[in-house]
Amino acid sequence: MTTDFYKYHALGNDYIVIDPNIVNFNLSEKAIQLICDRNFGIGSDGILYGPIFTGDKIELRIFNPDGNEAEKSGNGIRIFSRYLVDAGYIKTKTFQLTTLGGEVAVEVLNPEATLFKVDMGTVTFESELIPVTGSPRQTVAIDLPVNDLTLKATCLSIGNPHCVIPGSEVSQELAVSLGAKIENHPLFPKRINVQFLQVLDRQNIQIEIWERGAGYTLASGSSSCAAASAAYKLGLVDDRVKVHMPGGEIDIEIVGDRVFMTGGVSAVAQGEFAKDFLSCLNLLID
Ligand SMILES: N[C@@H](CCC[C@H](N)C(=O)O)C(=O)O
Repeated sequence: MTTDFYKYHALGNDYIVIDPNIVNFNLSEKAIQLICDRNFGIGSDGILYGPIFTGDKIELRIFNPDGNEAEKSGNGIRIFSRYLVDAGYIKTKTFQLTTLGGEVAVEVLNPEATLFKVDMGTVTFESELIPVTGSPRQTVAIDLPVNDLTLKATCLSIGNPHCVIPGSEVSQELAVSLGAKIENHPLFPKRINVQFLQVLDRQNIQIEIWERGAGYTLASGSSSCAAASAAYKLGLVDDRVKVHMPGGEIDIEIVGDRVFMTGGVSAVAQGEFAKDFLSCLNLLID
């Protein structure tokens, strides 16, 4: 049996790894949608395409299940790091990866390679860099009109864009009812990932997530970084925060404007595309 794909999850946020050094696959938007489809495909919250070796860099491309490319993914980076170790590409404890959203530094924390710490890079609250439309400003506690509500949102980029909405309680229902409206709000020309945030105490927060291009997910690494950074900026938490999500927990450490994320990864399966599926995929490749 040949292996065409690998599947992993990080706290229930699942990704398929496709390695261009094994299968030379043209990932059209429609092919990505089909692979990620939970009924007609394998099913996942996204595709990690790599490693792509350019000079001494290891590049990772990240695709959302709607077929669009994302700049960064925290869970995706940890999962891809685990794949690099599993596949024998990486034998060191530390290494760098290049994403569209910038360089990240990874540390493998245990011999089984199930726990990773990632320097996710720097956070910015500047509207032009996220991007958020309107006059250049810091997007901290800005008004966000949605339906007949005016929410208070703190928006930021950690390579990919996020909108954090603090509240006294969070729930899946809240994320599902408002997520798509906020993701596609006219304030956000590149759309946005959305986190509903409840501060539990100065070291613990709970979030519910609506991901750009993916919808409701059980966990998200970059969302954890974003929610912790927003809560820190608003003075609601300390610089070390445990982020609780329906799928599990991620630890965040804020050092100046840099954010460090620690969390686990689990392997699920590896497999071969069936002939029927491959012919469907081939029809979708331009
Ligand atoms: N699940 C991810 C985020 C994936 C990308 C995101 N949907 C986007 O479009 O920016 C994570 O763990 O960070």
